[in-house]
Amino acid sequence: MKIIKNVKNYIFLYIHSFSLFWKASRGSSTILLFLIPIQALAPAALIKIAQIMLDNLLHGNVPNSLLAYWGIIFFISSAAIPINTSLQGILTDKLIAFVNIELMKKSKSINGLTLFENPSFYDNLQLVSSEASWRPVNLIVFGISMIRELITIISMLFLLGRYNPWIAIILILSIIPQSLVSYHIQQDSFETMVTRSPDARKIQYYSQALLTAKDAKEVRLFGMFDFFIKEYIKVYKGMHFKMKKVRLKQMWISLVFLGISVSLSIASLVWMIIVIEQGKASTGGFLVFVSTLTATTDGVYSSIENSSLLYDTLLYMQKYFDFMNVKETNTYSGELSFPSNVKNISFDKVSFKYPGQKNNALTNISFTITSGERIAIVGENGSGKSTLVKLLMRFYAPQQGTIELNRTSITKFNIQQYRKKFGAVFQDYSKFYLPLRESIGLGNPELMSNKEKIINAMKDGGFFESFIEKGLNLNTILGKQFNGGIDLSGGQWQKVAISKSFMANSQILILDEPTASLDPRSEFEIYQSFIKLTKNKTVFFITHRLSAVKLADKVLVLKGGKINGFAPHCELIKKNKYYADLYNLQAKSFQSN
Ligand SMILES: Nc1ncnc2c1ncn2[C@@H]1O[C@H](COP(=O)(O)OP(=O)(O)OP(=O)(O)O)[C@@H](O)[C@H]1O
Repeated sequence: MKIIKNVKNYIFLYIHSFSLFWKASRGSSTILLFLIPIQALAPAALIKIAQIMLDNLLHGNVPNSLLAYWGIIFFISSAAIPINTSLQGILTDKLIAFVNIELMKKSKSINGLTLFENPSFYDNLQLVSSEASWRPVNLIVFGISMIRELITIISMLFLLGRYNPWIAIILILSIIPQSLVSYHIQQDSFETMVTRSPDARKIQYYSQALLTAKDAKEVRLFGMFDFFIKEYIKVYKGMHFKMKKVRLKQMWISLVFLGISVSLSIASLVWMIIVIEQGKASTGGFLVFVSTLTATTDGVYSSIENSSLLYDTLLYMQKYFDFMNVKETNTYSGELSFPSNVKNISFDKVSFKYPGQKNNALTNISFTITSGERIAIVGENGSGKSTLVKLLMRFYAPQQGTIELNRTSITKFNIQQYRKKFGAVFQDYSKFYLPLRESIGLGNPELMSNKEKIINAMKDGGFFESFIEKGLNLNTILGKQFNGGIDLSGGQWQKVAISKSFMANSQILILDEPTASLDPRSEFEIYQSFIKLTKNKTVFFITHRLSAVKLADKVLVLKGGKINGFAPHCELIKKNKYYADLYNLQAKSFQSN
């Protein structure tokens, strides 16, 4: 039963995967499909014509028509080889691009971050994306050659069967156990590879730590080389041991089956010699028999090998299809259009726990703000500040309570429209290694070609001065990753991220420690910009610099994931001891500096 299920699954995956060829390139797929039977049937046709020619030769002349048939078939089947190779190459390129684009589109459809924090989903995603650049090659090469070989084998068995059907039947039967064993081993090796996926990521991380510019300073300063190399070898040995076992098993089993089928071939050859000695078959018949026997056994072997290698690829495709079918459990997107006026935003008894965590990151959070208010969120490390804004941006959904905008749950709004209304600078902002125009323009892709808008965003985000001083232009590539790129200081990168957030005409701005890497003058200037640019906008800014809280209309104080206070700064400083202590501690450290 399990075998039938596996075979059904194999065929289903095979057909499903083939549909991707069609989607990737209809032209190449059609020609390849047309070439398959030509190439597959040519060997049997050539052998059969050669037999007739030999029999004719022994009894007189070979008719010209036979020579012509042989020549034409030989020419077509030979010409099919380079055509096939080129088309397979073209189709491979298209399929790789198709698979990668589909993966990127799928990623676009995942709105939240919860799935990315599920270890098995993340491991699968890493496997699918890291192998997407070469797996489709195997799908094409093994997938196509397997069909071709199957047709060739059937045509050969048909020729063999005319001499002795039993030889054909025994040959077919000998394929079955070996195929099953091969598939089983291939599945084993794929599963070993999948289960070693976390290890594979680990060793990749170890080697990258020593090879990338990012960690180069610390690695050298603290002499981390021996540690990482030792860890690499330890994990690698564990992985290698499991894979080696699977590969050796595969080799021994193949050798045993090879022995059986070679013995079978020798036995059938002896039988044919006896038949000829008894005068029951012609010399031409002997040629056909020997050629078909070797072609069939060769075909059987390579088709078992190709189909089991294809199986490996189909198991990968299964992971690919699984990823493509993944659905988020939270319904992130509603139907409502975003309101033209944001009147208020409120959290009502919101509690949230990160996936797989024991404790709440936020508990029973309730507050309301009105449009145009500037809210500073303060609190010690780990108090839940970033989590609160991540919930507001709908990267996660709270397990309890609701977040509302204009008294409507934010889950009811269309997520794309909703997110467009937010501008944000994250604590761990992304550095995009792109030309400056794109790096900033990505804040509002529709305005990417608007030079004036980009220059203004740079002025507002405090990057314009560095832009002039460093002699940059809008086409300068940021980062050293690509040829001709230039690197920026931490503060300059942050200013690029801030400039990007000023590109969008967002109604709500979220700034998660926007000035952490900035010098005091830049910080002052950027806050000035915020005040100017965020008039009538609702702003949430997380800050550890309590001097900045004076810019806020209200301060939300978080402590251990709960609200400790929510009021204007001057009120809190008088009434909230925890806040006053935090503020005075920092004020003192400023004075002592
Ligand atoms: N992705 C995550 N998965 C699991 N736990 C997380 C995740 N992100 C944050 N946490 C935990 O949630 C709690 C709140 O984290 P959060 O980042 O919101 O704090 P924060 O106040 O912004 O801290 P900081 O001032 O250090 O930036 C912390 O205990 C943190 O360890």
